[in-house]
Amino acid sequence: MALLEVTQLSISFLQYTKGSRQQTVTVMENLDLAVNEGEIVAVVGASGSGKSLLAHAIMGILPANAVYSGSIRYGGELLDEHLLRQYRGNEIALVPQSVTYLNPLMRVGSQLQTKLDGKAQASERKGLFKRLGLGEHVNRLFPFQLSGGMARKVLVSTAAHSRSRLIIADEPTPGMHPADVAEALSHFKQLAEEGCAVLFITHDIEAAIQIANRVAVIYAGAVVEVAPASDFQGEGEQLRHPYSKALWQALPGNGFIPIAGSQPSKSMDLQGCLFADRCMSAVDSCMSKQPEPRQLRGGTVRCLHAT
Ligand SMILES: Nc1ncnc2c1ncn2[C@@H]1O[C@H](COP(=O)(O)OP(=O)(O)OP(=O)(O)O)[C@@H](O)[C@H]1O
Ligand code: NI
Repeated sequence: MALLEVTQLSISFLQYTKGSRQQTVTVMENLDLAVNEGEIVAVVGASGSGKSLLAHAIMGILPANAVYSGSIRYGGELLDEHLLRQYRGNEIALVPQSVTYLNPLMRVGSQLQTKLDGKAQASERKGLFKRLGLGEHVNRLFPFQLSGGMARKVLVSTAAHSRSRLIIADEPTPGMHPADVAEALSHFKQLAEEGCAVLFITHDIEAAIQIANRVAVIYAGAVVEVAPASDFQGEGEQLRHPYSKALWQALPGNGFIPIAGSQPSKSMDLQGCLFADRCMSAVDSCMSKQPEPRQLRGGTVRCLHAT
């Protein structure tokens, strides 16, 4: 059994249009994803594809106008509000995408929570700060005194320090120096080796495949493929979904071939495959129904034609 199991997750937003008329915009539909203990699953996809919403749904911090359905299980138990209150910040930690999640009124040191006692906590924090290239004085600073890169390192330390079994890292490294990025990534790797389950959300496929066991490719609010990280190689011939292949081939080192068109908005109410209008192999049957996820060569794919 996976430590984290997200099944058929759909998220919609209630929005007011003209006057007091309400409309519902669905931004995620029937998303499935699982993360095992000791495993890093990377979630990659374009901006607006729903990566942060997935993280926020798991943490139970979706915006007030969001409605969701589906189930999120942790260790087999339904992760409801009651369980989340118990687990959030200790058993389950989030490295948020925005540094504004740091409490502006608290010194950095006081924001690093841990189950350890004072002395052990201080020595672990010192080790972490050193590893990530943060000076000791940072402990006494307030968030407004940090640069963007420093604030991110503090957020990474917070999660690493929390002794969580599940760590959700939402774009944890932008703004960091390349050497510090490598250090932060290796730290996540180490946490997984110690048995943590890590959900690593990123735009950066190259970073993802460096540390992840499996990579989930998300497109317009749906996981279109889950592949072993080792399938991202060569010209992407091992990959299953046309979008994963296109993402891979769009990288500067792999041909730099842009993907024509843009990610659809769910408000367009598409019936068929979400990628169909950008897909070179799309045929009529792709337009009528969104393909269900199916197992293929040790991964999963949502494409009728994938082989
Ligand atoms: N409060 C909200 N009300 C309405 N729509 C929202 C709200 N929050 C997010 N969305 C929409 O949900 C979609 C997914 O957003 P999300 O932040 O999860 O994307 P993302 O994949 O994390 O993008 P990025 O890579 O830029 O961080 C977007 O189309 C966004 O406009
Ligand atoms: Ni995001």
